[in-house]
Amino acid sequence: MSSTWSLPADIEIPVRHPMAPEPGAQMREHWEKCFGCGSDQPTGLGMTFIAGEGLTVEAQFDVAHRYQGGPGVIHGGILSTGFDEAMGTCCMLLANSVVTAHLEVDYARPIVLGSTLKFSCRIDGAVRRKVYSSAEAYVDGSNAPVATARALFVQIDMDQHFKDTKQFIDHF
Ligand SMILES: CCCCCCCCCCCCCCCC(=O)SCCNC(=O)CCNC(=O)[C@H](O)C(C)(C)COP(=O)(O)OP(=O)(O)OC[C@H]1O[C@@H](n2cnc3c(N)ncnc32)[C@H](O)[C@@H]1OP(=O)(O)O
Repeated sequence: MSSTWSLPADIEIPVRHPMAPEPGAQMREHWEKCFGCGSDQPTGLGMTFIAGEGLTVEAQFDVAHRYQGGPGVIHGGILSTGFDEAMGTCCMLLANSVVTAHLEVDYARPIVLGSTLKFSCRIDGAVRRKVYSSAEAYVDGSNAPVATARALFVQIDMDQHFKDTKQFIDHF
């Protein structure tokens, strides 16, 4: 796998928020209608998350047949959605609201329908409002990652960012 991704020279390791879930505890969905994590989104991925040590999170979802791209294998966009959601949730360890600014994925192996796809994510560092994350995805029975990803998230003011779409909170 190859990438031109590099972390900035002035990157710092942020502090895990004292109110973040304990290592081993489940992390909550950020929005119940979210395609990635929402419990009120029947067509979504239904991802679940466990806080790890430090600035790490483990996540997973089952690769349902409706996520098919090529015959019998996951659609690449679904896999990148899983990375996006998993790494974004990892940023919640800082107790900040973030959105994805940049996401890149290296696809190493086809992922068969019916697999449980697991993600190991971490925060690599932060600069001002920017939070850098990386992750690997695995399927059961394989020690080698089936895909890897890197992403930049940017902290936002929720009220400002969603000021034009607030009606979706009451009328989905
Ligand atoms: C679904 C939402 C849930 C939200 C609730 C939160 C809950 C917690 C998260 C839970 C997990 C979520 C997981 C799913 C997350 C999504 O899928 S979010 C949906 C997809 N993303 C979007 O829609 C974002 C669209 N983009 C934007 O709104 C704006 O471009 C941004 C990203 C907010 C940045 O705009 P801005 O606030 O005006 O800030 P700006 O000054 O342009 O950039 C800030 C810094 O970032 C850098 N930057 C910005 N974009 C880039 C880029 N593409 N490449 C490199 N650098 C960049 C700038 O250069 C600047 O750097 P410095 O000057 O500090 O060195």
